[in-house]
Amino acid sequence: MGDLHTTPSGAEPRVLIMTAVDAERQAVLRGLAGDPRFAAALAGVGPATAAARTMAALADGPPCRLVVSAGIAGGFAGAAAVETLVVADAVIAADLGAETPDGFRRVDELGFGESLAAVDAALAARAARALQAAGLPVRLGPVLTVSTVTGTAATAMELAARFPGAAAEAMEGYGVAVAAALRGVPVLEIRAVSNAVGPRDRSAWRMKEALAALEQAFAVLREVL
Ligand SMILES: O=C(O)c1cccc(C(=O)CC[C@H]2O[C@@H](n3cnc4c(=O)[nH]cnc43)[C@H](O)[C@@H]2O)c1
Repeated sequence: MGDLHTTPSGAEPRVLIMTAVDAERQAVLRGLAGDPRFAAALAGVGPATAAARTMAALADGPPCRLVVSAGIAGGFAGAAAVETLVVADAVIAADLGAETPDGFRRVDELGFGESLAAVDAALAARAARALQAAGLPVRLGPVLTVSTVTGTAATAMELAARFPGAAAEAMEGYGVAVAAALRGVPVLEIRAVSNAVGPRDRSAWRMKEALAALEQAFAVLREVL
């Protein structure tokens, strides 16, 4: 996996940052300004490829002390507006489960898995405080992992009701977190909101602004993580 890592390895275990696509990785690397304590690798889009690539990076690369799932995300109305940074205090596989006549049931309710992936809660809170102290808009809250980007108000409302307090949705966090947990490495998820969760409206996306927010976030976080 050496070609995925763009910062040289040091003697100390590094922080590995997994982004779905290269535009996100480049934003993170700009923020990190060449700091050799960090590496950034591509996870691909979606939880399955994110889990597989995180596992490969952890197995084949130098030792890591922390894995961060990072990138852009959709923000839930009233919780995280566009350009807000969201630090996950929980990572939830929001569409992993079953439809039943009584509605959606999470995989843990069904008794054959875990919907919730643990994050390093103390470090997440510290990261959110540091971003806030730097004057950046930040929210500490649950980040949902979905395999399908929400595209209607009805689905957005259903998810918000199913997971009260959800701040954002993205597509990789749960996969990254499962792989990190299997290797015994703590995990964080940090997102910059590029769009609202809800009706599909590509003209409303603020990709450039979200990537700039991601860069600013990692310029702060390199002193914290
Ligand atoms: O075509 C669409 O309507 C559409 C709407 C929002 C995002 C996409 C993407 O293909 C981006 C997926 C990519 O970015 C993360 N992301 C960003 N916004 C969201 C979102 O609202 N819901 C889920 N994921 C989002 C995600 O982690 C992927 O890496 C297309």
